[in-house]
Amino acid sequence: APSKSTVCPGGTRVSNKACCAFIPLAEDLQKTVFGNDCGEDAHEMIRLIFHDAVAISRSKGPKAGGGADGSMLLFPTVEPSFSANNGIDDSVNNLIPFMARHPVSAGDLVQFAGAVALSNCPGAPQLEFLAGRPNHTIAAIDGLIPEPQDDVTKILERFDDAGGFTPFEVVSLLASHTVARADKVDETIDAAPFDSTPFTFDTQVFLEVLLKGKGFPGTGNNTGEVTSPLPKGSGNDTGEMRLQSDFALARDSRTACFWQGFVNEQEFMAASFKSAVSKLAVLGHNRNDLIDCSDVVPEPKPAVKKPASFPATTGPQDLQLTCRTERFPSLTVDQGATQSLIPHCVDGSQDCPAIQFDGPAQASS
Ligand code: HEM
Ligand SMILES: [Ca+2]
Ligand SMILES: [Mn+2]
Repeated sequence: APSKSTVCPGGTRVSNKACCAFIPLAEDLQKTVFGNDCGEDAHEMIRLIFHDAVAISRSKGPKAGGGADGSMLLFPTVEPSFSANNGIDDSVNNLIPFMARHPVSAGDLVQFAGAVALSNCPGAPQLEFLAGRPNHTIAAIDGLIPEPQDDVTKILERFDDAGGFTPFEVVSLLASHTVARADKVDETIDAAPFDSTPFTFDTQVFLEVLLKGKGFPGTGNNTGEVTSPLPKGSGNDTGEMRLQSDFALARDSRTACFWQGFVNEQEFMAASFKSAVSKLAVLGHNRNDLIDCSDVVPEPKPAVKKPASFPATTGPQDLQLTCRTERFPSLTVDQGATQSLIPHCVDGSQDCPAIQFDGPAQASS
């Protein structure tokens, strides 16, 4: 690791003085947007690092988009309006005021905000953070963001075209869906979680996507959605939602063994996610042109250390395994005759209005 020879204004030692600006930025993000929680606004920021970065194409060339360049923030009325980016305006609107308050580029702001957001999720890795993405860029074209109705071939080809991601790296990146909820796939429900622990960066999503589907949390017939094993909800506690793309990646011969291989492998999953994000976060840049500021990424909350387990009402009989070369781990089953509700709020309650704006993305004035 680089030596910490520079002292920032607040007294923190860092390896390069260009990293100092990110210390007050992290504090401001926590105070103004995340509240130190792995809640809704943190989740949406983690989604934004992907949607900003993946909008680049090796086959189409530089006119398609610049990758991890902050174009979402610099052209807030362009990319956020693409249908595959539906809902991204929440995170974009949350970040735009920070461009005027902190001397960092839009591309750095997006990736750093995602790293800070992730650090609030127990069990998450401390992401690498490289600084120095320039603000000189263009808006990306439509059609570069994977969608849940895309088949596995299309998804793998898109990731390969964006940055040469391997099928293993694609599955690694989907660890993000352990801290994720959908607002737009089913317009009748908000914040429908992809696993039973949406505030914890654990391996439950890899287990739960492998279970037999039983029903839909809200309405059926939505594009990109298939039945989930835990559809029961009540009030704001919507049942679990499953994306068709996660279902397919968990069962396809090219990805199923990687998917299954993360079940109950917390440290392996976190490390694999970290290395895949290191690649994602620099799309469109040469790593050697950037400054390593990983020392300003907050240390994540420690893992809960609860082994993966079958949620009540499910069990090994529900597994739909297609990987033939690996043994599935032996896991316990949570007790209970009925499905437990998945809490809507980080504190377990049902009522937690998020600190976020509504409506379309806004240009900064
Ligand atoms: C095959 C690739 C992927 C597809 C098809 C996909 C699709 C989706 C969809 C449809 C949603 C729900 C959006 C909504 O309705 O509000 C979602 C949420 C999310 N995605 Fe993905 N995703 C993919 C990969 C990724 C990657 C690589 C990351 C990050 C590294 C990511 C992070 C998230 C997060 C954190 C959320 C939750 C946002 C929230 O809770 O508001 N996704 N994804
Ligand atoms: Ca989880
Ligand atoms: Mn959301």
